[in-house]
Amino acid sequence: MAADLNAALHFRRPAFSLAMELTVPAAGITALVGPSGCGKTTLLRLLAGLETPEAGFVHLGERVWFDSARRIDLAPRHRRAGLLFQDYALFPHLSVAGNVGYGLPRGPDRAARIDAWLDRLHLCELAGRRPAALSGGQRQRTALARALAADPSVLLLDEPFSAVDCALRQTLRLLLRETVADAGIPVVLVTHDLEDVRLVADRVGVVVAGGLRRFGETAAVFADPGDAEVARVLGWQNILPVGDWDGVAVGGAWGRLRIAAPFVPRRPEAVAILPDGPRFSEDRAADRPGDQALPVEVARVVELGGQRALICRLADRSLLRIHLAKDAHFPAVGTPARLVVPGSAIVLLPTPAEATG
Ligand SMILES: Nc1ncnc2c1ncn2[C@@H]1O[C@H](COP(=O)(O)OP(=O)(O)OP(=O)(O)O)[C@@H](O)[C@H]1O
Repeated sequence: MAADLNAALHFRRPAFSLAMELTVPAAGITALVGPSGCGKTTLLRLLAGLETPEAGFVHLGERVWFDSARRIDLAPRHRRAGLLFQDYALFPHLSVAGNVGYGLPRGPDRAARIDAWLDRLHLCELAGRRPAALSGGQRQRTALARALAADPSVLLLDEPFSAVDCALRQTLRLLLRETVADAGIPVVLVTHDLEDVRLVADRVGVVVAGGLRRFGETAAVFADPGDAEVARVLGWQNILPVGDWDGVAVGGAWGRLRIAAPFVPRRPEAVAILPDGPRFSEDRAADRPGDQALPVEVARVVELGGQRALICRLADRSLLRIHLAKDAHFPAVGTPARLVVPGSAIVLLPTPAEATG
């Protein structure tokens, strides 16, 4: 039966500590993102049993892999986590088929199982080659086939697509989705690429400084990051620091915006302007209720197929990116302009303590 992975981990190194609780469902793909050094790889190593936490537990369904209180600590080989790290760690002296079959027990169906995985990951023609004679993408597929052939209890993927070009990345994402969709095991994908997350992951966790700051269904987390740091990790743009705040408006050297909510009881850490809502208009009479105006200067216009991106300079010279439809009015580069921001495009980002509370 499909078993979820549940963990509570406390781990300390001299210059780094990790404390988090995490549930990885046995369905779909769970992505983990976060700034470099925040502890993503360490988390995978703790789950696999390659590092030992000071306290906490790791359960796969009913099975206890680690429990500090009960002094249980299963060795990595008994956890049977399928690991795929950036360097793939293929055995250089073994062929592709030898690598794929490495973890399989001897038996009558061994060769058939290897063939099935070679076929599934389009590796049949490369079966006899050594890793040194493979491209990055072929190595990646070999490593994925090896991890899956061993019938892992969970799959832990650390930047598996980092060594391949854009086109191949796209193919591998689809392949990963297809391959693990019906595996029915918890799958964790650590990545720096937000496209990986959007296209592949059912849910995403955002790790900041050794803690799980945000976790949820992918689209929901992207739409509501909760705080400025998570918003930045998730690629949000136009995040402006809040210097002044009086409960009804936020401001800084960049300008000032009234808040649509009647009263905000605590100073937000930052305010984000969503790029798709604002428009340019000098006609104050055309403003709608909730509209706010910011003085800007257009710094650059970038054509984006069906849309246009305008990079605007605010009063403090910081930059704001706005997306406009092709037929929308926009001022010439270098001219001062009035940017109308609807209330719906203004998102307050609270401080992390409030965001997680
Ligand atoms: N073997 C080690 N000994 C001591 N400190 C380490 C070791 N490995 C990692 N660290 C430190 O632990 C912290 C977390 O590292 P980790 O590799 O888990 O981060 P990460 O989020 O995976 O980073 P990246 O995205 O850059 O791969 C970092 O501060 C790192 O410098």
